[in-house]
Amino acid sequence: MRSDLQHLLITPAEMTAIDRAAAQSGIDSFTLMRNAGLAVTAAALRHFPDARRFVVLCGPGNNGGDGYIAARGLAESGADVAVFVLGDPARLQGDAARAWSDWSGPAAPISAFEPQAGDVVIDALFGAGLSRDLPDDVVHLIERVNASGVPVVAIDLPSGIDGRTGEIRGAAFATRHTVTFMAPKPGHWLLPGRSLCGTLKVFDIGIPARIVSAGAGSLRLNAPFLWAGWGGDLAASTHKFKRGHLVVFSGDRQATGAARLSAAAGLAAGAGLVTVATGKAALGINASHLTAVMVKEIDGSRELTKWLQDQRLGSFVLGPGFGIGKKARDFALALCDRSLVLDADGITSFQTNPGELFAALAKGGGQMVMTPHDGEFARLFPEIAGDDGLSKIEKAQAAARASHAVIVYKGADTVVAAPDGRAVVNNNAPPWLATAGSGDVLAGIVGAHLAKGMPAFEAAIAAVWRHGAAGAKAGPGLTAETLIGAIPPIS
Ligand SMILES: NC(=O)C1=CN([C@@H]2O[C@H](COP(=O)(O)OP(=O)(O)OC[C@H]3O[C@@H](n4cnc5c(N)ncnc54)[C@H](O)[C@@H]3O)[C@@H](O)[C@H]2O)[C@@H](O)CC1
Ligand SMILES: [K+]
Repeated sequence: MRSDLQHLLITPAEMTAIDRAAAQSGIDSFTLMRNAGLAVTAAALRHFPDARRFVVLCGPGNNGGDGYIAARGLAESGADVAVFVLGDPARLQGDAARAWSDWSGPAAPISAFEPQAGDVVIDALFGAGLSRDLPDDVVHLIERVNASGVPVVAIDLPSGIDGRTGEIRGAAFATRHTVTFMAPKPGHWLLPGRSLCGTLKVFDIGIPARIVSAGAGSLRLNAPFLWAGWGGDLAASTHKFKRGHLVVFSGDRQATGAARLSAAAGLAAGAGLVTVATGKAALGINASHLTAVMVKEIDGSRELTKWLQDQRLGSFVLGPGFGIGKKARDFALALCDRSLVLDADGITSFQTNPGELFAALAKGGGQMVMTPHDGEFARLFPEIAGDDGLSKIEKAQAAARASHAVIVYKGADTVVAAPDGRAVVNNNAPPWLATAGSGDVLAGIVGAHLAKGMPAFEAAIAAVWRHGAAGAKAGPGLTAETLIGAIPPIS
């Protein structure tokens, strides 16, 4: 499988269109179904060679069709197979009807299934076609199977997971393995879906890559090839001014540590020069804690405006520990024509009038990356956050469009979206990355990338990825300081 296909995220609607395009190009759709079903047969036999019985649960659409093919393949390999069906298989249509008619063994209704020790369940109830909440009988079946602890292999998606959003529609199988086809779907990588997929295997069932690529939208799984070509200067030793000058704004005397974490992360991530800009009251504290990072006294907007005449100041991080209020708003508005990472208090400061920030960004024409977690996102984008019909990806995309900024919507399944619609889901962050100061470190890495001249979207996705990789390298028990020490070279 080509790695760029592995990193496409294809929504169920796009996948349906791709299936149609494949059929229109002359590819036999039943062959695709057979390839899908037999891929599942192979995966089940490989993972569970000692299964006493494979139990295939077949639904009313093509996912069920894949299940009948898998059942037949398993039976032909000599395994014990039991098939249970949802709905009346006589009502199946098209390829699924043909797969059913090729299944020559018995089939019982799903209500008759009682999980037994030694069973391995093949979940072929629903895949990409799940379009509403599951009915009660299916919810109860899923709960019975999950409670029994018998292993489940899902075809395409664990039934109950919405492939577009990753949300659970009533209940969902917690699976050991999920076998999907051609490319992953958002629901495989967005939470809670991701936590229920087990190991995910993407199987090529024979749709030509050109058809898949042509039908894919602008969603990707985050990976270094997405910013290839932008990282080079940071990896090589080069002149410090070429690697850019990053400025991080410090908070008041009681809250200076967050800015220093951002600054140290920016330096470690490759910024050539880093300055902590601080009010007079915190100047001494910052100066006494910093060595490689420089210190500059900036008390108010007037000093800032004057200092900003220096165009060598490449990028700015505003928010970590900064304090919520007018000063943060004034500073952010003054920076809307520059490259700015707005984080934490910098975001919250615009809670009562986000439109003021968005208008300034539209007018300023600078590059803005905002890094909200759930709470901050809801403060700045209450209507988007409250729209339950949207996936996390769609929320980030809507917020990016509304604000004219690149949005890093943080979480265990961080999504980065650009105003032009591009979006990635990140999947390399270990759970222990959620620790005090971790967000300050991320903001500093984004700042370093902007300082070097990377475009905002690439700067953000590369930062999220390096941050996740640093977390994995630092290991459980990491602190923000050890995280900074583990930031890998940019690839
Ligand atoms: N992507 C591809 O190239 C291929 C896809 N195949 C399979 O086809 C699947 C998609 O098939 P379908 O589009 O038929 O979709 P599904 O088989 O996932 O489900 C569709 C059926 O379920 C019903 N349904 C949806 N939500 C329901 C709910 N909550 N309660 C009760 N019934 C509900 C629909 O009315 C429809 O009858 C994929 O997941 C995959 O397994 C394979 O056959 C091979 C080719
Ligand atoms: K399924």
